[in-house]
Amino acid sequence: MAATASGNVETSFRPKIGCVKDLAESSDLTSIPSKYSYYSTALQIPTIDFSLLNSTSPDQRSKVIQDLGKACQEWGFFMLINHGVPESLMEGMLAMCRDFLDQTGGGEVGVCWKACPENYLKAISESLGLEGSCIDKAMELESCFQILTSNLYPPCPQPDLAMGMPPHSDHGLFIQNQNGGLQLNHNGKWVNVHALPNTFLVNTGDHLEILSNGKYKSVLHRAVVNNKATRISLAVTHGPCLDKVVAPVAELVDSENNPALYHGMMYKEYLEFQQSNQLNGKSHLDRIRI
Ligand SMILES: O=C(O)CCC(=O)C(=O)O
Ligand SMILES: [Fe+2]
Repeated sequence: MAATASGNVETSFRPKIGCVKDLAESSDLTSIPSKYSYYSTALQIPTIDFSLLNSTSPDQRSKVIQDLGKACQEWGFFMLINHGVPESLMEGMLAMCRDFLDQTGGGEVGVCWKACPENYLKAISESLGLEGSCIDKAMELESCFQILTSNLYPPCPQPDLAMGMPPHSDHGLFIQNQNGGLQLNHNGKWVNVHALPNTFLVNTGDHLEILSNGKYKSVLHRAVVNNKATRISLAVTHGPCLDKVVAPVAELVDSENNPALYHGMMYKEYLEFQQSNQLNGKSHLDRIRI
């Protein structure tokens, strides 16, 4: 039983939690309403079955292309399963990076890993309603430039006070990346990404945002640290050759209904600008936004 503010009516009631102060003062606070949380814990990131892109059933193929487009548009992120890369190769890459980082104490490995994921890019083109070869042609991907980055995050005694990698988006077309600790921003909230074994995590990078004239947005992501174990992640960005100017694909631009949202920019300049600046959200995209 409790008294109302005027004190002359006694009723039994639970205080209605209306503001943060009420919330903080309620004695049985064990969890907070989702609107106050910067995290979303229950969300499942989309999964794309890569093997279905080779399906002989046109319905199955067009369904997976539709799912791919939806994942790029709504999340900018998905988990690729049945991708056909042997698990032993993926483990070998991780082991190689671990050795390298152990010997050098950290840093970036710059290797050109010429494995153009043509099938994937064909599907992305089709999901935008374009001809399969469109992105490949626009980016001249036969002379592509891939960068593999290996990140090492040692255990941190105060993980809540530190950040492994601040929020940013990636250049190039996508990144592949393993292990827990990665978070992505979905509708303004941070979502923990848990990769299933033998899967790739793929995200839409800035260049897909530019090429698609903003239809697919590059996704903000960051890496958090833990106080238990060293974590290694591998990221691959896939871009055109260095002197290619990346601009919205002509087929997706028309001056009346869909004016170009970005100026073209040479890939090399984009990389230099990104590398010379602290990672800071998507600020590097603002430079070329019209
Ligand atoms: O370590 C991670 O999970 C994120 C790495 C990353 O975002 C990057 O290398 O661009
Ligand atoms: Fe990244």
